[in-house]
Amino acid sequence: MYGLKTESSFDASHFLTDYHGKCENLHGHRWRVVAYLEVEHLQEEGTCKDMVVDFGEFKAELRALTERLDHHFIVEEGSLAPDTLTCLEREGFALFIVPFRTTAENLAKWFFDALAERGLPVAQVEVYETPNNCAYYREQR
Ligand SMILES: Nc1nc2c(c(=O)[nH]1)N=C([C@H](O)[C@H](O)COP(=O)(O)OP(=O)(O)OP(=O)(O)O)CN2
Ligand SMILES: [Zn+2]
Repeated sequence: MYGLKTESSFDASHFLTDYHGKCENLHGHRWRVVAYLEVEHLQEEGTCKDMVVDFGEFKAELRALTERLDHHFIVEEGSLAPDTLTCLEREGFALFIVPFRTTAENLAKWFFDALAERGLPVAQVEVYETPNNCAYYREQR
């Protein structure tokens, strides 16, 4: 098995719905996303011969995803009244609406699926909310 690893970070705000504690309030993180690719065999020809994929492509794809979230308010769909969303947008706040509770676990899966959709052989994605706390998502092969 061969593998690559890269990482990218973004600053964003969120809150957890139905959470009974401080995380039910709006707060921010510098989220750190670490992604792993794995293949059985390296590419056999072309400019990517003997590579999993080009590091440049891998880091650019992950960076493009973290850029989509950077300095956004990540909002679980349905967790705020439509009027609230309208007001926030009118004030110029950048919202990123997702169809899931904004846990690190769900964000790890969101990054995993997005990298897989781009054709990368993603094996695992880790999302750190704090330097010590990380959730990860991987799929059985
Ligand atoms: N399994 C998960 N648990 C929690 C998640 C999560 O995504 N997955 N998220 C949160 C909150 O988002 C919260 O921001 C993190 O809370 P906490 O661990 O308390 O982080 P702090 O940096 O505030 O830690 P302190 O030690 O209190 O400074 C909660 N749980
Ligand atoms: Zn949080």
